[in-house]
Parts: sequence; structure tokens; C-alpha cells
Amino acid sequence: MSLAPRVALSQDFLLKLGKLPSAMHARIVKWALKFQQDPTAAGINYETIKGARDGNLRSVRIDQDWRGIVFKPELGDIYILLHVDHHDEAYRWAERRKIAVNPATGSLQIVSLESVDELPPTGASVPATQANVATADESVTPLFASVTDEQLVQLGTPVELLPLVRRMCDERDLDAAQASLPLEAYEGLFLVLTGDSVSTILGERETRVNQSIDTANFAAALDSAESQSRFVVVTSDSEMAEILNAPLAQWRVFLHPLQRKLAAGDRSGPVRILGGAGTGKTVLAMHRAKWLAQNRTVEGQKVLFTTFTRNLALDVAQNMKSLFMDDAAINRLEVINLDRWVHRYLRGKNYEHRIIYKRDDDAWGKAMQVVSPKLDLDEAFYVEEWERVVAAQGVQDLDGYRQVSRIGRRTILGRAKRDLVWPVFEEYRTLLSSKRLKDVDDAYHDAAQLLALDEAPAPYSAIVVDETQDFGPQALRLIRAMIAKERNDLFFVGDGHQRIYAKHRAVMGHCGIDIRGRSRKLYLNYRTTDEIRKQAVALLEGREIDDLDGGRDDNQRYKSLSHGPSPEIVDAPGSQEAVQVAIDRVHQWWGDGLDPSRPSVCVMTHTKVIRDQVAQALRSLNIAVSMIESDTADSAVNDAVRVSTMHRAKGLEFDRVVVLAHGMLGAVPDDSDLAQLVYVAMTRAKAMAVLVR
Ligand SMILES: Nc1ncnc2c1ncn2[C@@H]1O[C@H](COP(=O)(O)OP(=O)(O)OP(=O)(O)O)[C@@H](O)[C@H]1O
Repeated sequence: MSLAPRVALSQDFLLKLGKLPSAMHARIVKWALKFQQDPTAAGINYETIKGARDGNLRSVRIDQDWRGIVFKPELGDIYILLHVDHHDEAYRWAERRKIAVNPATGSLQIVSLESVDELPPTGASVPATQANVATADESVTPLFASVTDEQLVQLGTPVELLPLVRRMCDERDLDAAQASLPLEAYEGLFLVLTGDSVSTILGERETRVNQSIDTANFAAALDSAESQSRFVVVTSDSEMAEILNAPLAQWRVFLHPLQRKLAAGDRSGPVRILGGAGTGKTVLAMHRAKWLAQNRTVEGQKVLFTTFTRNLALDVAQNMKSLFMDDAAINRLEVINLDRWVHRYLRGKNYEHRIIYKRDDDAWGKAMQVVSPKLDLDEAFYVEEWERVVAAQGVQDLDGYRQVSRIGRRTILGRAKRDLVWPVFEEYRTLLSSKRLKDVDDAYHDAAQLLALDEAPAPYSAIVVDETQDFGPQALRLIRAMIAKERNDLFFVGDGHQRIYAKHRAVMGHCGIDIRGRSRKLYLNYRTTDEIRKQAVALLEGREIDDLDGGRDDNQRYKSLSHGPSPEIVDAPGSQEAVQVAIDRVHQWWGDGLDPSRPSVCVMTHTKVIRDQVAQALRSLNIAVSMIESDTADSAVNDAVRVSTMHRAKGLEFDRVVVLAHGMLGAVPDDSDLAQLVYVAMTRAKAMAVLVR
């Protein structure tokens, strides 16, 4: 029995397809679908490309003018659709490309030879406007002088591009070469610049380089995680149609090599993934959940995907549908925010309390009446002590309060003072209970206790958690209690920089979640331009950001894959002026009339009051407004300016944003979460941002 040939698509092919006008797009899709069904069909004529430096590249006729460029090696029975264009452009593209197997990593790479062809001979003078990369100025120390050629190749640099890397003198040279370098090489070289050793980088990205590689075995090379960040092997007509019809939904098809490795395969226990805004954590979490549902979940079990807010869970559920396509394994997946899960579970246990998410003013006011006159502590102290210590840590009695760690609290309390403080919290709980109310942290605690007694615990094969930084200690303990300690049990993604509720700071290890040896980090920002990312990061300067497990995280080692204008910073003395800036910018961007390709725009505010003022002002100028409300999904249709609070916009993204942060950014870094909220808002922007402060 002969096996059918394998057909693959390259990322370049899909990016090109995504930019074509709809009639041409449809024609190419039709051709590609037919090609995929049988690339050996008699009607397909593989033309040799004169002048091509890779003898395995062929041109295939699509119509009189258009050609597809196909990689068709002698061995391996594989066909890769690499590119489409008008005849002459397609040939020119092919003449300057080579498909090669990296001799260290075994991955398949598209080598763009024009970047080395254009290098002047060493020592030649070049116009001042050209990047350093071309100068090879001998007075400047080369950027990667301390890294051997072998190591550069291990990081993913194609052998042919070593001269290009050797000429780099500063980070701008690396950025200038981004388009020519494979993703893993660009990222690896950047991490070397931040001080990481090559062996650390390879270890963290789980890349093996001590294997013997057959550089002529292109078919085997296609299977590596690095190759799959730029090529996708298509196995059915329906899969091909799905991919071709949504060519810009890259996240569904091409994962970063580390995303790919973490999404599939077994892990011996809980995993924690960190990554700044836009580094693909949610995308990874979704692919992981899919793999677990398809491969590690038997009948009667489910993978639980949970996150903090209902809105984010709705978005994820929607995206999951497109990720599974029509695979029935989606029935082995449940997506629900934790609060809803708790609500449902406790109701099933006939829990007699209603859960409250804010302090009950009436009960709190009464509890404050038992404050000891012997202590000179104001109400704000008690509020924070309740939120950050008693409720957050699940302290149930005086004994527990005497022993609890109060790290991070400014007021020192010895045992005698704790004894005097405690009755306030006891009273508050009693009063809540008499009203059949329960604070949410206490409800998490109760749910965890009930689960421990439950004879039929929740039937999950795995739990995947997004936005982990938003979960406090009680929530994490509950999640731990929801599944037995076993292989693949828990998978967390999160980012301490985006914690917008300081009281939710937790240490995973203290909640029974041991991630030692199973912690990884994503460094490349797929969403936000590097210019906006840098400005957003600058807002957090001087702050200590945690790594969700009691350690420190840093935000220096991130890089964006796209570039654009620097964000505009506008100072506004008050909210009236701030709103005016938003109106002016939107007016300027939005223009008149409807343009379907218009960029998405969102104005984000701290409060609902200002949000409503912005909406009203825009409407009075006849600009259509779409208010992003809590508990309703954001409409994907781009026919109105979005207006949202910063909290609500978490997890969303827009082409352009205006962030009204006037009065939110104090000069002195403190432990309030306002700067982090503005960081979250700014990093919703893909291309352009205005920060009003
Ligand atoms: N491998 C990928 N290829 C292409 N695009 C990707 C990839 N991974 C993520 N993206 C895109 O990058 C953007 C950010 O991804 P995602 O929301 O997963 O990041 P995140 O780290 O969860 O962000 P945040 O923490 O800011 O919410 C999205 O537009 C997503 O589609």
C-alpha cells in the first residue's frame, strides 16, 4: 500500500493569501484545494526555475499570470506550498530562497538569501543611512563575538545567514534582520543580548542539539516544533479549507516552538507559564486544553478551562470552537469562569449562603463597632487586613490569626494586638452568616473543604487556568482541590504585571501547587508593537513584580514582533480635557463614512462615569459607539468605536487605543494597582496608542 503524499503550507503562503483581493483569494483557494487533493495529478506541471539556487523549488501554473512556488524534493514525497504571486515576482522570490534543514536542531527553514547577497564585502564602505549590519566596521565589537558559529546554528541561525549575524553590531542590526531570520533564531539571539547563555536558552526552550541530523531528510524535519512554527502539514480537505479560508488566524495554525512543545506531551505535575502581555499565553492555554481533550481524556472525563472573569471565559469558549473545528473531542472540554463553577458546585451541595464579591457595608459597619479602643488603627487598616490577610489566607479562627504570615503589611502586629484585632473579623463573619451571605474567599474555602469530603470529586482529567495572577490563595487552593495530584493535572498561564487586584497576590507553592522544574516563559509579543510595549513597561518602572510563586519576575526580556509609531503621550489637567483628547483622536482616525477595513478603535477609561461621557460626546458627533459592557461579549464587528473601562478591556485587543489615565499615575511607585491597570490597557493596542495622563 503506498502512502499518500504529504502536503504542507508555509506561513508566508498564508500571509500572502490573506492580503489578496477577494476574487484572487477565491481563485487561489480553489487551486490550492485541488492541489492538496492530489499533488501528483497529471494536470500539474512542475516547472524548473532557471536561476533558482535551490534545485527543489518548482513553479506551478495557477492561471495565465499567477504562479505557485512549491518545494518538491526528490525524496520524502512531500509538497510544500511556499508562495504565490504574479509570474515574474514569484520567480524572483524563488530565485532568492533556499529550503534547508538546520544541522543542529533538525528544523526545516526557509532561508532568505537576499539578506546575505546584499552584504558588501568586508571592509567596504556603505552609505551612512544603511544599518550597521552592512558596515562590518572593524572598530566596533561584533555583537555576538562571544558566541561560536556552532552555537549560533544551535539557536536556529541558518548556516547561510551566519555572515549576516556576524556583522551585527548592536540590537538595531538584529531588529533590521528580523524578517530574514527564523523566529527561534531571532528570539535566541535577542536572549543572548539580555545575558542568557546559549545552554540556558536551549534548555528552557527544550531544544535538543546533540542528535545526529540527516539534512537531506526534509520529511522528518517537517515534524519538529520549530518547523511547525512556519509550516503546517494538512491532512484533510476540510482542514485545508478551514486554514485557507481564515489565512490570518495564524494563532490556530502556527505556534511558537515553545508554545507547540508545551501544548502537547505529558508533564509530570503542575506547570506554570509566565509571559508579558501579548506573548500568546491564552493561545497556548487553548492549544494545551485541546491536546489534553483529544489525547488524555477518556469518556466520562473533561478538561476544565477556567479563568477569572465570565467575559474571558466567553471569549475562550468561542475561540475553542474554531480551534477544534468539527472534532467531537470538544465535548470533553468545559470552559467556565471559576466563580460560576463555585456557584454551581455549592448550589449542588445545597449551600445555604449567597456569595458576595464586595464587602457588605451594613455588616461591616456593625463589625467596626467592636473595634478595640486600645488600638490606634483606622478603618482602612481593618479593610485591608480583612481583604489581604484574613479572607485571602482563609484564616478561620484566632489561633490561625495568631500564626498567619502578614508579609507585605506595613503595620506590625504582635500576638496581643492580634488578639484585640480578631473580634472585628469574627463579628463580620457572624453578621454575614446571619444574613445568609458569604464572602467569596470564604466560599472558595468552603468549596475546597466540601470537595475534600466529596466521594465523587469533579471528574476532570486536567485543569487549565488562564489569567492566574487574578486568583488569590483561596481560589488556587480550591483549584488544587478540584483534581488529584497526577500527571498533567494543572496548567497555569499568567503574568504578575497584569494583576489588577493587589489583594489577589498568591504564592502557588503555599497553595499546594508545586511547579518546581515545570516553569517556562514566553518572550515574544505577538500583539503590540515594540514601541507601545516599551512605553507600557516604563509605567511599571521601580515596581517589584512577582512570578506568582513568591519570586520576582522581570519585564526586560521581552520583544515584540511588530513595530510602529511611538505612543503619543498627552498631559491633561482634568477629565474634561482628557475626554476632549479622546474625541479629537477618534475623530481624526475614524473619519467619515464606513470603511470595512478600518482599524478597530477603543477608548478606555478608569471609571464608568468617564466612559459614559466619552460615549455621549462621540454620539453627539454622529460617531457610532459600541459600549463594551461587563457580562456581554465584545462584538467582533468593526462598525463602531468601542468604549470600555480598563477592567473590562482586559484580555481584548484593538488596532488603536486611547487610554484615559489622567490622575492614575502617581510619581512614586506604590503598591496600588493603578499603574498595572494602565499597563494592561496600553497593551491592548496592536498598532497605535495614545496615553492621556
Ligand atoms: N503563535 C502565534 N502566532 C500568531 N499569533 C499569535 C500566536 N500566539 C498568539 N498570537 C496572537 O497574539 C495575540 C496575543 O495572544 P494571547 O491573547 O494569547 O496573549 P496573552 O499572553 O494571553 O496576552 P494578555 O496577557 O495580554 O491577555 C493574539 O492576537 C493572538 O492571536
